[in-house]
Amino acid sequence: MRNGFLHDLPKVHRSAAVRVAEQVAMSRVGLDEDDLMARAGLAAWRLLLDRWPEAQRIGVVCGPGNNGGDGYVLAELARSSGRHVFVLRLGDEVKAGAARRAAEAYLLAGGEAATFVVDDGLPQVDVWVDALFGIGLHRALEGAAADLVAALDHDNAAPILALDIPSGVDADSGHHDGVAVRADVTLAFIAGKPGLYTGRGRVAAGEVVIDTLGLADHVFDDLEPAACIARIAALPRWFPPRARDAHKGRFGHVLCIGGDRGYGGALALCAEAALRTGAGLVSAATRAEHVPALLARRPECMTRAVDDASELQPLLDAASVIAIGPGLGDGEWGAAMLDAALATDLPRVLDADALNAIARRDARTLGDAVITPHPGEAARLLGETVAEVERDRVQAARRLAGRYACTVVLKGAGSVIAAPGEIPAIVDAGNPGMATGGMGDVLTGTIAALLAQGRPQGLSCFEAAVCGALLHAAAGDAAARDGGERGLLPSDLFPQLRRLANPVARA
Ligand SMILES: NC(=O)C1=CN([C@@H]2O[C@H](COP(=O)(O)OP(=O)(O)OC[C@H]3O[C@@H](n4cnc5c(N)ncnc54)[C@H](O)[C@@H]3O)[C@@H](O)[C@H]2O)[C@@H](O)CC1
Ligand SMILES: Nc1ncnc2c1ncn2[C@@H]1O[C@H](COP(=O)(O)OP(=O)(O)O)[C@@H](O)[C@H]1O
Ligand SMILES: [K+]
Repeated sequence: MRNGFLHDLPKVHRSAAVRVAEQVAMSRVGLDEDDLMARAGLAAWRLLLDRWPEAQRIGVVCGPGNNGGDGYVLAELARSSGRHVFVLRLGDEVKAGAARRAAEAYLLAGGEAATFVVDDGLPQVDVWVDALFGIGLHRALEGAAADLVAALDHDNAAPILALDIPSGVDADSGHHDGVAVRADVTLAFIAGKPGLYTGRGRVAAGEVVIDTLGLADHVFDDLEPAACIARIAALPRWFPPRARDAHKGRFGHVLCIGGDRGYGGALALCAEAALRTGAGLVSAATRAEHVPALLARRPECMTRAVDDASELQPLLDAASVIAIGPGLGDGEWGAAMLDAALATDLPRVLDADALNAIARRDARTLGDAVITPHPGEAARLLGETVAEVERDRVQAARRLAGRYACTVVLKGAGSVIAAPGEIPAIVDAGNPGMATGGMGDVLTGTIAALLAQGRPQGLSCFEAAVCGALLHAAAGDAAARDGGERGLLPSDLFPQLRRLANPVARA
């Protein structure tokens, strides 16, 4: 796997890799299970003190495995510091080994614990610690565990700190079937897990904090990461200042194709995004009736009426990158435009109706392409249900990348970018204010512009897709901070895209 200039993004690991890393640490450094559990419990207690310094009443829900063991360690630290601590456990016996020793130490020291009974409800506390299940959970919660999680959801106003992973969430995929702890903060041990960053797991985890428990990076040396995480901190590095002698010919020519009758706005958003993220030239090919509106809104965009594919050809000849799909429609006009675009060997970003057309045709050779499906489009492209796509978003993105031999941006909470031979990336930015029509059109134009500017220096489709998806999500966050999520418009992103795509000016 190669990740080009993205190589230094932080990595996350599946639970099996974390278990191998634990074994490597234990055999090489001479640590044992109790040492790691002690470190995990202490790290969690310190984080709790940092976030909720005033908390006097601390509730800890402890499961039967080592996640529960971490909870007992924290409970004892909190108890011996003078807090009022209350452990609620499930009926199951605590597993032998470090977890049982931690539970016994807490009880022997005089710690309070009770078995959860659904009719008794939950005691009033200032903070709950979720130590029910961690990476050992591989099936849906049921019985008392499910009742306890439901009670934490419905009968509790106190904040929740989850240990390692919110209980009920699958650490590798982020999937849960509706019964999972919804944490305010999750402290992940040893390494981040992909399920904390995408789909339902992202929502359940809240803020994610990672504590390596003192294990050095080399314990992961021989392990393939599940994904890397793209965060806003990376943006300044990816957008260095422009050379002082630059000219527009260096920054590519994006041709945006789409906007069948009734859908002109989608193409306008795509083209303006390409301009605001730095393309040297931007053209738009659309239906004749949209031309005046597009020109009035953005005279910088070279907007042409195109009725048939022969009129598109000179525009294709002049372009360096194609963005096709926004408002393309599902009629003959759109199909002819798509045929003409796919007949070139230009790098391309395919979205929306272009993807639906590809799904219908079962086309497999998309060339040097980025596709940007939302889960519904991804399901059509894979011939699967949306639920199957959402069950494991990283794997679904990988399946798409394999099937169409191109770069994929699977959109949604925690967008996933995958490409053949690359470690997938998950975007750790974005917000539900972005769930509004036209937001994807802005993403299409953004990625096309980055692809255009990277060449000929060599920004790959994968790199442009990761940078573009992060830039777009971060611009959405900045726009939401400035006025809220509800009512956020795709065009609100334009000033933010421009600001974030420019490095901080040096004094
Ligand atoms: N192994 C180690 O050295 C370390 C482990 N740590 C903690 O240990 C956790 C993993 O511990 P475990 O492997 O014991 O696994 P868990 O504590 O996550 O859960 C495993 C236990 O729960 C039961 N179980 C799983 N799914 C269930 C379900 N749906 N309903 C009811 N019971 C279910 C299993 O049979 C088993 O008894 C990590 O997430 C982390 O919190 C940390 O202490 C750091 C060090
Ligand atoms: N809950 C969310 N959290 C983060 N990003 C989101 C969320 N909902 C939507 N988005 C982002 O907003 C964009 C929506 O794109 P899309 O569904 O194609 O909309 P449209 O087709 O209307 O333009 C995507 O980039 C997606 O990742
Ligand atoms: K947990």
